[in-house]
Amino acid sequence: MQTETHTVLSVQGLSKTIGQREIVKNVSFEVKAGEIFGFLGPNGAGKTTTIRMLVGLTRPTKGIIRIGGYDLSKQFLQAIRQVGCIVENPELYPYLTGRENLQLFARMTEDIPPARIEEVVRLVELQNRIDDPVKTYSLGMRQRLGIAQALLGKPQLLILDEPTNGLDPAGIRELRSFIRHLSREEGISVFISSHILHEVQLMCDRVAIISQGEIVKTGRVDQLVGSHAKVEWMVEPHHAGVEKLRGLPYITQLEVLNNGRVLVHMPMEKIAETNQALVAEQIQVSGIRPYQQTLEDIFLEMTGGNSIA
Ligand SMILES: Nc1ncnc2c1ncn2[C@@H]1O[C@H](COP(=O)(O)OP(=O)(O)OP(=O)(O)O)[C@@H](O)[C@H]1O
Repeated sequence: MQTETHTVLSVQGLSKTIGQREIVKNVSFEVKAGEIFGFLGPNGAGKTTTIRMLVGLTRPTKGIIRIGGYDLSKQFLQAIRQVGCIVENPELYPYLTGRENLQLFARMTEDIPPARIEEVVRLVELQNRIDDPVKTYSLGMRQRLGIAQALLGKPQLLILDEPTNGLDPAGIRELRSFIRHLSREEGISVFISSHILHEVQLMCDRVAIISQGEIVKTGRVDQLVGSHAKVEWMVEPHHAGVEKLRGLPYITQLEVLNNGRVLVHMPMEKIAETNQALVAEQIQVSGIRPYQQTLEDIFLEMTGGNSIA
């Protein structure tokens, strides 16, 4: 009996060296059942190389990959049956209809009953257009048909490499809500690579941040963002007393911005105490508001200021 939090994908000490260069370095993470997991990093960080190893397209130099409990290097077929994936763009026949594409794919794969085709069409919400030729589909609809194809074999894990690439903002929004719906309806885990922090932040439950082949951070999105709470204070400009806040032990960072705005890195429960310190310095406070850090801010801190894109 599988519990809700069993591990669907486990990666331990994964490395890949090509020529003299170690492209993926000792990468470890786990994806739990039903979780949407973001794999985030700038271009060239090693995301695609990692995914190619996860789906058996290239062999790791070192490390263990377990999918649904099966060791990919020893029980390849059992392990790979647990995965549906789109690594590059979905391979679709443009002159066939969506349904014909799915039927063709189902025939090439064993054990897929026709009823499953209807099920995946409903899951990806393509019922109204499934009998139209794929060449009339938008990029977002092609993505969804590709996902339907990947879902035919009822995988436990869906792997999507940069699924928002090429989509317009409306298409990205649609994909985001669709992935959430899918994960809930099918109870499937989704592994999504992306270089777009905003997307990952909105779509994923947990993320691993990869930079130059190494994982620099893993955690729940809400905790990553929440643990780096910043508070923005509106105070009278150019007051030297503000600098005294640096002496408070719980303040880890203080940035004096223009127009009397001060960004303070601190625990939220210390707001009243900080306010008293400002009042003691006879500084007028005209406003306080939490400053919601984005994953982008965290990424910049992690990678020492190298931008993600
Ligand atoms: N077959 C290869 N031979 C040599 N170098 C490679 C090979 N495959 C990837 N690389 C290099 O490894 C690094 C990581 O590439 P990878 O494609 O995994 O990154 P990525 O994070 O997916 O980035 P992108 O989004 O740009 O694809 C890059 O510097 C790339 O040039």
